[in-house]
Amino acid sequence: MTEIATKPLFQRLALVGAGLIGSSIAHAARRGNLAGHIAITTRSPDTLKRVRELGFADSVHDDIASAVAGADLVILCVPVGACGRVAEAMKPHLAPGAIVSDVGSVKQAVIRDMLPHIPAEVHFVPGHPIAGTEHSGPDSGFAELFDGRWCILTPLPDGDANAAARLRAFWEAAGSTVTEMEAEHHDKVLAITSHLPHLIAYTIVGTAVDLEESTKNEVIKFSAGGFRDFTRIAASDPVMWRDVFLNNREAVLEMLQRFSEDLSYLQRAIRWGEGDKLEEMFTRTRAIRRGIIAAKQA
Ligand SMILES: NC(=O)c1ccc[n+]([C@@H]2O[C@H](COP(=O)([O-])OP(=O)(O)OC[C@H]3O[C@@H](n4cnc5c(N)ncnc54)[C@H](O)[C@@H]3O)[C@@H](O)[C@H]2O)c1
Ligand SMILES: O=C(O)C(=O)C[C@]1(C(=O)O)C=C[C@@H](O)C=C1
Repeated sequence: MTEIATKPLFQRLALVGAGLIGSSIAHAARRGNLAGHIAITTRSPDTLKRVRELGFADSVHDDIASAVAGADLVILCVPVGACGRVAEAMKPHLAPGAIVSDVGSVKQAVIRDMLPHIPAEVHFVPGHPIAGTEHSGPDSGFAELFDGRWCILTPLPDGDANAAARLRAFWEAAGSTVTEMEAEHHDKVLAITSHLPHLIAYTIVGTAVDLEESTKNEVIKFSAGGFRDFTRIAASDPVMWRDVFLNNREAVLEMLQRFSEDLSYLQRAIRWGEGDKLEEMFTRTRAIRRGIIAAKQA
C-alpha cells in the first residue's frame, strides 16, 4: 500500500509528454497527493484535447513556457530523441531552484542532449522508471504502474544531493523502489535486460509475418504461450523504440554481438545433435528464472 502524503512533496509538477509514462505519473501523483498542482503539456493538439477530457491534470498547456513556469519539479516524458529539443525550448522558462528530470529508457544520450540546456541555478537529476506496458498515449496511463517496480536515478557526479533525495522521495511515494547508478552502467544493464529482448521480439514477430501465407495463418491461429508473449512486446511504441536503439547504439550492439555468438553455439549444438550442450544451457537458464521468482517472494 502506498501512503498518501499529508502535504504535497512539490508545489507544482510539470509533465512534458502525456503518453503512458507522463499520464501514469500524473495519476500516481494525484493518488498520493504528491504535487499541489499538476501541469501537463504535449506536442499534438489531439493529445492535449484528450488529456483535458481525461481530467488527470490540473492544467493543460499548449505551450511549454506556461507549463513549466513556476514548477519546482519538471519531468520530461517524451521519446529519448526529443529530450534535447524539449530541454532547449523550456530553458528560458524554468524557475531557479527547480528540479528537472526525465524518464528516458537510455541515460547517457539524454544527459548529453539535455545538459547543455540546463541553467546553472536548476538541478538536473536523470531518472528511469523500470515499468511499462506495450500501450502508449494518454489513455494508457494508470496510477499503479510504478507500484513495486524499480526506478533508477543516474545523478550527475557534481549534482545536488538534496535534489536527488527529493526526487527519490517522489518516486518512492509513487510506489517505486529507488536505486542509483552511473549512466554508462545503466545503459549496459538495460541493453541486455530490456532493449535486446525488445529487438528479439520485433524480429521474431517480423519473421513470422514474412512466412508464406499458409504458415502465417497457422502462426496466428496457434499463437499461444511463448509466441503470444513476444507479440505483446513487439506491439510496443515504434517511435519510442526507434529512439532507444539509435541512442543506446554501442551497448545494444555489444550485447547483440554476444547474443549472436551464443545463438550460433546453440545452432551448432542442434546441427551436430549435441543434446548435452543444449540441456546444460537450458538447465542454467531455468535456474535463473527460479532465482528471480524466489527473490520476488523473499
Ligand atoms: N513505455 C514504456 O514501457 C516505458 C517505460 C519506461 C520509460 N519509458 C520512457 O518514457 C518516455 C515516454 O514513453 P511513453 O511510453 O510514455 O511514450 P508515449 O508514446 O506513450 O508518449 C510520448 C509522449 O510524448 C509526446 N511527444 C513526443 N515528442 C514530443 C516533443 N518533441 N515535444 C513534446 N511532446 C512530445 C507525445 O505526444 C506523447 O504524448 C520515453 O523516453 C521512454 O523511453 C517508457
Ligand atoms: O513491461 C513492458 O511492457 C516493458 O517493456 C517495460 C520496460 C521493460 O523492458 O521492462 C520497457 C522499457 C523501459 O524503459 C522500462 C520497462
